[in-house]
Amino acid sequence: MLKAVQKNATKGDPQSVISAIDHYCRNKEWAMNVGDDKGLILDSVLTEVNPSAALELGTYCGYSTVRIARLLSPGSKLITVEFNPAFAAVARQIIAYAGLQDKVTLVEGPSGDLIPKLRERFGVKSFDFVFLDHWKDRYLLDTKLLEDCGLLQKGTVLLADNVICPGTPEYLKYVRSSPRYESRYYKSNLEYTKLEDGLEKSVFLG
Ligand SMILES: Cc1cc(C(=O)N2CCN(C)CC2)sc1-c1cc(O)c2nc[nH]c(=O)c2c1
Ligand SMILES: [Mg+2]
Repeated sequence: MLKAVQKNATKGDPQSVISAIDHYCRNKEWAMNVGDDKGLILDSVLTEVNPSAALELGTYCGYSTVRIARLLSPGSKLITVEFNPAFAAVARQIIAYAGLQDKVTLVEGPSGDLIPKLRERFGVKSFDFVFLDHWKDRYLLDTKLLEDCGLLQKGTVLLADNVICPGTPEYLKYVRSSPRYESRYYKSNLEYTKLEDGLEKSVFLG
């Protein structure tokens, strides 16, 4: 994937990086990027929220990191958390190739350990936007952790990938039944396939 970006994308042009990855994953080798279909929903929710402090759980190779960072207003920041060092190494290069390294802080390690440290380490008060795309069994745990750490504020938008495939039933049940969230499902398809998947947008009500 990184070679495809270096070969086919233009340095400093995030859209060309996104297109190069989508073309590669559609035609050469499937990979678990949010992809171009769900990516358009991510773009529209992001543009609507226009966050000054955004958090991504699950960087993988940086595709959605680039999608998010390219739409941030000047001065806004994205913190992205990745557990796997090999993924993080590729992501750093892809984010840099897109020219977005000044807007993005990539933190390596388990989300459960890092979330309680985000405030003291990066001076973040709370997040306006959180993209959950790491591991289905961590969505609910990490959402509750974000609540308990006071990192969500009234109006914070959580956007969760893969709520159908691979599926996050516990998380869905929680955000759809809790009085503290206003939740909505955006039907789409699993990246680069015809299988159903979708994004769940949940607004924290405080
Ligand atoms: C690894 C994987 C395999 C999937 C699948 O159903 N497949 C059938 C169809 N073929 C083509 C691909 C493979 S879906 C999926 C996946 C997709 C994401 O967006 C993920 N995002 C974050 N974290 C994940 O663990 C994550 C896993
Ligand atoms: Mg995903």
